[in-house]
Amino acid sequence: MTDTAGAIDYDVLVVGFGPTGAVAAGLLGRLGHRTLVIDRLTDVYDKPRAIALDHEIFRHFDNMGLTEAISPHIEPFTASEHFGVDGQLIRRIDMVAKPYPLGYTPSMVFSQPAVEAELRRHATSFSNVRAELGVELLDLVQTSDRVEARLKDSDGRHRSVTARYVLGCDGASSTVRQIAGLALEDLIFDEPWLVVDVRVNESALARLPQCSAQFCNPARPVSFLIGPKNHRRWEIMLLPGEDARQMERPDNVWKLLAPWLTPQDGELWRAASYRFHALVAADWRSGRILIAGDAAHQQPPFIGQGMCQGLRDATNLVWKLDHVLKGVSSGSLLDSYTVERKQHVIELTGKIKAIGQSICERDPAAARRRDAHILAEGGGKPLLLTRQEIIPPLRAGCLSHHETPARGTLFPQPRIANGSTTRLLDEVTGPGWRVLIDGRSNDAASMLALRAVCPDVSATAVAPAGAGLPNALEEAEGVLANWFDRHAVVAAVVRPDHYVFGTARDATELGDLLREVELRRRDVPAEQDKIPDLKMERTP
Ligand SMILES: O=C(O)CCc1cccc(O)c1
Repeated sequence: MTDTAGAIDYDVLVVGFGPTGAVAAGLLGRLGHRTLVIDRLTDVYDKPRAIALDHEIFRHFDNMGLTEAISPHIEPFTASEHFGVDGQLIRRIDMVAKPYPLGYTPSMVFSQPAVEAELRRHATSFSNVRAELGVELLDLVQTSDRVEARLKDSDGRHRSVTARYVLGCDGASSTVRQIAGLALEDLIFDEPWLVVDVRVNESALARLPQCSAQFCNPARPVSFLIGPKNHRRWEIMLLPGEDARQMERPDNVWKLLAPWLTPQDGELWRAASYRFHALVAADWRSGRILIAGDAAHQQPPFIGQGMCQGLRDATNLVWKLDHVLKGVSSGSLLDSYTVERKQHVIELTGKIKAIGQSICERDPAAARRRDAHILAEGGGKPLLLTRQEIIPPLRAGCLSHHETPARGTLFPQPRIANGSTTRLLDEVTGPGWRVLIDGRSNDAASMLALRAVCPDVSATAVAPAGAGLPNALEEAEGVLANWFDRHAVVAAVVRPDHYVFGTARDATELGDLLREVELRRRDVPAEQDKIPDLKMERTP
């Protein structure tokens, strides 16, 4: 960190050291950027707010080298069963079947305080990342090439630092968002709920449901979630006339939990009332100031995507900031951050709202119609869904201009044969810009030779095990061969956040795609900056 004219100067100031800020700081640290991360509080919050994460996020944690440290605090998510007015099963949400597309269990539950502590440890393991805790942001002033941040230390002392960019990961009431004047748009969902976390005694665990559940009972909708170890969560809708603060009191909480537990069955870890709402910032950038996580969007929790969405923001933004800071790209690449992530948030929030509205139905007649509708969708049986099919692709931004198959989706991660064991593809290629080539294609050799078009884009061919093809890695489970076949393509250009920039059917198309990467990374044209007009989904 350099000292210019009395002020300490950084590449990036990250405000907020929760999961989004910690991941952003860790990624910036690995890329060599001088990063300051501050937080108002001095410690990790010791209660679980987020409980769910998915394979996309775990892949980033794995890329960061965190698998061993965080695995003790993570378990597979059970299926989730949704019950209708008469207690009948109407919908079941489960994981996709093996082989898993990204190489990991697709949905997981985790213990937030323990994982957050590891994320912080990782970020501060880089000598170019500095964390200052108990520090409050007072103001931000933008100049042509810097932002000056006025800070207040825990002893009341005021001081300033400067940074080339500021990233606000400072939560729903974000000071950064307010200072930058970034307004929130209302996506229209507002329901009062009580979230209760219990550490259940061993002797009581077997009496509880063995699947997560949504009790879509119009008298009082309740979600039940199976967390790691003995952590169980109930999300309980508050009814008109119930006072949120009163309902958080332990005596009232135990009354609400009476169908499942008595106070002798466990320890109340947290009882917090929230308004579940849906909001998105109109713009996520003002000059050199950007926002991410709850500062940029809030959504109801019904499919457990809150933290995942924040970490998608961080992983989307950091490679773009890296390109801009290193002079590979113009600042316009940063506009694609709002375009890509806002569209994704709006579309996913629409789906979460639709699920939430069906869970929250309070009118018994409407709830019966809902049950009949969902069962009809399942062909007279409980509707089966996977959590992953609910997550939309990116549709605009720094993507190929051509709507090639699988553009904007997450690129899979096959297991690569490695002697008598396997390793995951990212371990071989790293998470930078890369071309993956179908080793079975007649064009494989000429496509590999195209790496000269973009010297910083790696090129790797992959073929099914036993194919015996020269210059191709062998995958163990056919995940990538199936993916190429399904999309009828022979190559994919993949971004550092694992989203597919575009795909090609032959070497000529791949050459064009790589030339497009060079252009788009440098400058994302304004017409790509339009957010597609998305309709919010309605209650079924
Ligand atoms: O995916 C599911 O089955 C439910 C996920 C979930 C996670 C956290 C809160 C919540 O209400 C639902």
